[in-house]
Amino acid sequence: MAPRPSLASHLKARDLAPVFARHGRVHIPGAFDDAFARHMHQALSEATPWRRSLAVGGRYLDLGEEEFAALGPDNLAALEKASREEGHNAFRYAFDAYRVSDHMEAGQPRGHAAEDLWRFVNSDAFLGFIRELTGEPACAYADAQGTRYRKGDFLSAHDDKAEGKDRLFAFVMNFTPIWRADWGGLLLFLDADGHVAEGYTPAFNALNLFRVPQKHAVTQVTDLAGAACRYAVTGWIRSRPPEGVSP
Ligand SMILES: O=C(O)CCC(=O)C(=O)O
Ligand SMILES: [Fe+2]
Repeated sequence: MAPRPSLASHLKARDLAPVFARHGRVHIPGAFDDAFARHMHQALSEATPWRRSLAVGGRYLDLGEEEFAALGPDNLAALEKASREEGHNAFRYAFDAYRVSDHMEAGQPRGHAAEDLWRFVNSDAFLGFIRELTGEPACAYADAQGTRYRKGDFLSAHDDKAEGKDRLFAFVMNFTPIWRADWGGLLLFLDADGHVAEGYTPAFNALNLFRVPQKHAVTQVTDLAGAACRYAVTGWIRSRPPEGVSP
């Protein structure tokens, strides 16, 4: 039987609440039962049909493997040219995504391990933990997507605010067994002066939680990462589920 998701028994929301109240974010190492974390890494690294997610040249692309391959070098070169021309202030990203909530909200589960995690983040066990940790009783729904960042991938600075999505908090669960800060892929929080207020290395089995809106970015994965991939499941805690969805 596949390991089921559960929070590590030593975690106490009330112990973490003062940190969250002070900073609007918290890094929680060893968040899940270890067997589940290893199971998630295996599913993300071996059994996930990733889609290429790109914001480039003012366009937002979401391409299956074949569609991405069919783009061809000319189109890719045109996109890269457009992205160079759009300047430094544009919101840009390049990573791979597996949109679990899209499947679940449409009532079309595919049997992926991340679906158990989607069910778990929508359980009273998890939402109750987040309510107690944040002091926010309105936490009602969590969406989720798997992500993979490979060499060169990144997510530029943004604050997660999205009209009509009722986002209260963002979460990131890291599932890469070995990672080093000098490989990039760091989750940075930026202050009003553009300085790095805090940075989280994607440590295996850590749960990061932060208030929305809040300026943050994922730094580009460097050459030093070699073939290593940064795997995570990320999403937002919302004050209500999307229309017609009751997880
Ligand atoms: O993967 C991360 O650490 C953060 C992801 C993020 O900020 C986002 O998806 O909006
Ligand atoms: Fe974000």
